[in-house]
Amino acid sequence: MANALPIVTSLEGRLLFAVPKKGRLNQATLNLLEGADIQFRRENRLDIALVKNLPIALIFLPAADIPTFVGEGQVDLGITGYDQVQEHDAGLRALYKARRFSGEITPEEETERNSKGSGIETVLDLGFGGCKLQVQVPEKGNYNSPKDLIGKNIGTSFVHLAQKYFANLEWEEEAAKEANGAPVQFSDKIQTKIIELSGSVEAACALGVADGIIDLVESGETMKAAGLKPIDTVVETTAILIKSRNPSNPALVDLIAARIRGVITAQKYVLCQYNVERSGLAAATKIAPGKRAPTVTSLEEDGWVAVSVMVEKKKIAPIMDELTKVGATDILAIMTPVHFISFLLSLYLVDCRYHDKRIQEHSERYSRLPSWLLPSWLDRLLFSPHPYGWVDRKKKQSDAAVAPGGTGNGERWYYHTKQKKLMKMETADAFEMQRSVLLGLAVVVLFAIWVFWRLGAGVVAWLAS
Ligand SMILES: Nc1ncnc2c1ncn2[C@@H]1O[C@H](COP(=O)(O)OP(=O)(O)OP(=O)(O)O)[C@@H](O)[C@H]1O
Ligand SMILES: O=P(O)(O)OC[C@H]1O[C@H](OP(=O)(O)OP(=O)(O)O)[C@H](O)[C@@H]1O
Repeated sequence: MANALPIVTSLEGRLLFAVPKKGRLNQATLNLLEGADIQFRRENRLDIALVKNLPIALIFLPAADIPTFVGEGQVDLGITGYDQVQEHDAGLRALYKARRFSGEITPEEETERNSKGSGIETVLDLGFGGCKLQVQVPEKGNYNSPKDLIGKNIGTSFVHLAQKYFANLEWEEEAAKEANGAPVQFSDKIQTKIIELSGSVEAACALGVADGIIDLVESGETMKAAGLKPIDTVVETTAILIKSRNPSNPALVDLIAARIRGVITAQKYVLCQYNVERSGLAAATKIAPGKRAPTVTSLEEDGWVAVSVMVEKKKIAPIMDELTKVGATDILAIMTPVHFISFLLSLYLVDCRYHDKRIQEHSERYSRLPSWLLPSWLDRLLFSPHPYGWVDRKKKQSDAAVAPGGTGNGERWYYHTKQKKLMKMETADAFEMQRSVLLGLAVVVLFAIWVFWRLGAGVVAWLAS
């Protein structure tokens, strides 16, 4: 490695951890790493970052490539979508099958390789990036069931899962025909044509490239805007933490998994505290049994106990109602006016942070001067550009170019779905930032009290003199 880049040589002895370099899973993954106190600084355009406080190196890769690197053992850990792992798996099986057909390997060798799997082990479901890989067809068309698509053209980025899906479907069709005594033609080659597309898959039907598509659906807005409807689900997915079969440092893998698990729990649960008469304790703990068990402590008042219990954030409101019904009092789910104000303040700060990031990454330069004369930060300061300005301008320019589904151009659907995601993400970040903001507020309040006290003391002294 005499001529190797310094960053590459410094990878030695470090656990390699692959994270999505862009796309839907990128920001949530970075938030998770921050929560797990994995500290790093990523140099501009460099896809490797050394972690400062642990012997780890982060490798920024496209989500779709992460299963390959982890499966082959070049990288120890990774975060990607379950759908990507399934696609990788289906790809490997297709490869072994092709090798068996070409005589490169025997049927026994194919079975053995398939049983070994892809070398990837799932460590943890991370809970974000949830969506479904669905078969979609035009809303106003002749296709109503997946079987109607046999022999047709299917556009997708998930070619291996699509091939597997239609191979099964075609096999089922032939088996049903055989059972009815009709002539059948079982074949290893599928009749349905799978067309590989790398993005904006929804446009394929309207443009006549495909009869149906297989693509990811979360809110369903992109699908609806493109005039499509779902007719089946191929895979349900969320982001997962994966590891290679033989990681270089298993103890460190366990440490990271434990930290990430902790961050997820903290994001998902809220501590609920209440007082209840001992006679009502059984009913109350039945309503909120906690993650493991509630903590119960006796109160000074005879016959009363205080209970602390972890409750899923999304269920807290109905649980509080139920607890009141069984006689629980002084219920506290930590959402006092101070918490509310600190949440609004956090949301404002998070929005400012993202707004600045959007301007940096998604606005055009306004000045015609070269960047060495007028750096981009000065350009932003002088001209205060708006992010995504090109979306509206492009729409005006291309009113004639009506998008599939007739609801605007492609960039526009993309922009709107992204905006909604952004709002959700900002709210989640605001909840995370809230504790620091609360601390900041407490410091400001203490400082204000001190200032008033000093002023008051000064005024009293002046009046007395
Ligand atoms: N709409 C969505 N909502 C939630 N998760 C999604 C959504 N779309 C994709 N994902 C998840 O994020 C993973 C990466 O998808 P994404 O489209 O962001 O990839 P990418 O690396 O940016 O690739 P591309 O260049 O194709 O956009 C998917 O495999 C899936 O697990
Ligand atoms: O159901 P929805 O919430 O509308 O999300 C679905 C869309 O999100 C993903 O694409 P993405 O926006 O990541 O861009 P891409 O089409 O370039 O992959 C996916 O491929 C769909 O197009």
